[in-house]
Amino acid sequence: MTHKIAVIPGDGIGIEVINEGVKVLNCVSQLDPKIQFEFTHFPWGCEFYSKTGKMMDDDGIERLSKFDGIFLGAVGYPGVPDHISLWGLLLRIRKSFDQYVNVRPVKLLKGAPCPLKEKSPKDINMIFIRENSEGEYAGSGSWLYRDKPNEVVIQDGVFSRVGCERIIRYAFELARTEKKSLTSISKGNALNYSMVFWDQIFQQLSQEYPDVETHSYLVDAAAMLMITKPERFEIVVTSNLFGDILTDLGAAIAGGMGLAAGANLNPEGNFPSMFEPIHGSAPDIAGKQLANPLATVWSASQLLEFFGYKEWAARLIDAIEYLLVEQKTLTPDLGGTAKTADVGDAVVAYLQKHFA
Ligand SMILES: NC(=O)C1=CN([C@@H]2O[C@H](COP(=O)(O)OP(=O)(O)OC[C@H]3O[C@@H](n4cnc5c(N)ncnc54)[C@H](O)[C@@H]3O)[C@@H](O)[C@H]2O)C=CC1
Ligand SMILES: CC(=O)C(=O)O
Ligand SMILES: [K+]
Ligand SMILES: [Mn+2]
Repeated sequence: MTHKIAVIPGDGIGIEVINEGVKVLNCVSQLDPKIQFEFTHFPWGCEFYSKTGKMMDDDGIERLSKFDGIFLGAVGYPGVPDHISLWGLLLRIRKSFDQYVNVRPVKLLKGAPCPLKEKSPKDINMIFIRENSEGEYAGSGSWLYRDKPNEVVIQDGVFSRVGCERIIRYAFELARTEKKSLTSISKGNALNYSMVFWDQIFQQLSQEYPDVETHSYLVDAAAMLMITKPERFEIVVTSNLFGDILTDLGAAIAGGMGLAAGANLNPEGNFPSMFEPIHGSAPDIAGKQLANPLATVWSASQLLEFFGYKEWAARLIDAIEYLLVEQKTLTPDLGGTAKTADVGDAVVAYLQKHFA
């Protein structure tokens, strides 16, 4: 089957890591002729903005809507304000295509560095289900009396019943399928509207899933527990902002930003879903082949899983783990000296050796 994939490398290291992700997906389709990809590249991002004043073409969303999936690197670069670049491309895609589920594995693979002494891969194995369409990133608010002494800004947290129910239900279904516990992370003590509402919906839905063991933590305590007792977390469901912060924390305990992947899903398939590493464009290391492409390879694995190729999805994770254990072809963030492209080549070599 042929899958039409829109490729948006974006900015900075996004360009370098996406090259490797496409390389790996091409290798999969060479090894398995049943899986074919038709890639179309889009040059959108901050450089495009500096030439055109736009982060993407005016008809960009309409053009993307014709694809089966989107593979994205990273967005943002010094010179363009971050809120312009993020809202003009990444958040615009997430919202236009109602990609309301953000699946972010926090899983320590064998051989990956972990700053928590005494913790091992069996202790750090979670899947974050982050709400990805509303909450604090809904884009609702106002800016009053600009530049006056009485200036006021308001950034709303938007929590709809439909929005909370669908993400929490998605997490319950996953926990049931995987036979794992489900933890909700919120802040009902201080956020006396939004998070009380969230907790209430979590409680209500839990009645429909008596087979799923549930826990509920306040976000501040959860941040601490992720460090001291990460083994408490299996499937986790949380809001947009909390999920953004906690998954960078998760990356830090599971091998670093170079290994953290995320899928932005529209589960109903009404619109294309988008796969990306969770890191940004890393201007501090961009253009030097220093970036670790393994997070992007992991998101390629999520793409394969989403299209139903579970076996290949697992093989890509095996390849990542093999490189981590072997410790020969790794980028500097993981203590190695390999270039970005060397790591992509090593993943391809592993797949060719084992699955040709
Ligand atoms: N989804 C996206 O496209 C995101 C975009 N951004 C944007 O990216 C730009 C930079 O943001 P930062 O806060 O610096 O976050 P960042 O994730 O780009 O970088 C944070 C740190 O992690 C390192 N790092 C990140 N990815 C790496 C990789 N694959 N290999 C090795 N090291 C890696 C960087 O060198 C840097 O020291 C900003 O413009 C920001 O708005 C930030 C987060 C997400
Ligand atoms: C925008 C951002 O940092 C994220 O979605 O992870
Ligand atoms: K990204
Ligand atoms: Mn983030």
